[in-house]
Amino acid sequence: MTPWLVVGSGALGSLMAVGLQRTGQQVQLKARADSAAAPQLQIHANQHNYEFPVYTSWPAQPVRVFAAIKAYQVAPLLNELRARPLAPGSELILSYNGMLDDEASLIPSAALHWVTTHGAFRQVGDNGQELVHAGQGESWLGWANPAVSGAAGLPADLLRTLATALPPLVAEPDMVLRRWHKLAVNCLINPLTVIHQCRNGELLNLPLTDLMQQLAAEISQLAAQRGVVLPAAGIVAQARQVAQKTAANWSSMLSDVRNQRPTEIDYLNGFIARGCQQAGYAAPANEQLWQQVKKLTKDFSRLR
Ligand SMILES: NC(=O)C1=CN([C@@H]2O[C@H](COP(=O)(O)OP(=O)(O)OC[C@H]3O[C@@H](n4cnc5c(N)ncnc54)[C@H](OP(=O)(O)O)[C@@H]3O)[C@@H](O)[C@H]2O)C=CC1
Ligand SMILES: CC(C)(CO)C(=O)C(=O)O
Repeated sequence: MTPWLVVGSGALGSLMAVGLQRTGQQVQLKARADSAAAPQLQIHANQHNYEFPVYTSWPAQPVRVFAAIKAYQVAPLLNELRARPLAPGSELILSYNGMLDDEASLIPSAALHWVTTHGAFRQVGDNGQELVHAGQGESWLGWANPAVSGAAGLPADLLRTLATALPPLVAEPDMVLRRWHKLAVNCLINPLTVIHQCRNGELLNLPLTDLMQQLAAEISQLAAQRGVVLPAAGIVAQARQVAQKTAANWSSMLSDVRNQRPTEIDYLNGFIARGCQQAGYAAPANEQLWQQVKKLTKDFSRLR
């Protein structure tokens, strides 16, 4: 059995690590090389303690790497892996909100993306690090590279293992489209919850229809320019549906702001605004939200 190596001990990484260990997989955690990480980490979840060995270096043997990290942590991780490639036969699964400008050159062609609507967060409790699985959702797994998308089947054992650890999981033949949908929803919800300091559901009671339509039109235009069909009306409808389904949630961006952590705004509305500008047209609504959130968070340094 190929062991799993979960990068970090963040919310989604811990959720997957616990699910994998609970279902009989061998799971290790990967801390940063320069960190003073203890050799073991205990995660408390669902009234159980789960214990994981922690490594600061990459193994020489094949591993299944699961990296659910912030968008601004993707390039540093991939640079680390370029300097110290994984052993042949390894797999790399990436999961992050938003998109990077240079994904085509940055993401290894054999990497997979995992997209999820599960919600999780970490807190320090009486039992040390506690994981809270705050919202049951579903997930999709697919090839990151659009040239591979749909063409090659996903490794059946990988799908089965992830689906058992954290169900339900769908094999996604068009991960590019799936990620554009998620990007669009996050662009319409996350910055607005920061600006209005509200839960996702409260957005539905604010007079935001015109703004959401304009944001969606700009996203739709850039998607079309990149060969992705994403009608603006569908984006607004989907964002409203997600806001309704997650009405009681604080968005990840608002949580980041409240914890004085950097946000992923550069990879959401910032990605849209820059992309539109490069394509020769303006995206004033996305540009405005990008700058507004950046201004609010300008003192929060990126830890990495
Ligand atoms: N949490 C949720 O419910 C959801 C999150 N998402 C998205 O998924 C992504 C991950 O979210 P989440 O799990 O909440 O994020 P977290 O910040 O909780 O987890 C990321 C973890 O990865 C660690 N890390 C990053 N880079 C490295 C590295 N090179 N080596 C070792 N450890 C590393 C971080 O360490 P450190 O803390 O030291 O930086 C942190 O522990 C984000 O893009 C988020 O927007 C999407 C849907 C739901
Ligand atoms: C879907 C949504 C908006 C749920 O809170 C989310 O993905 C986030 O907060 O980042």
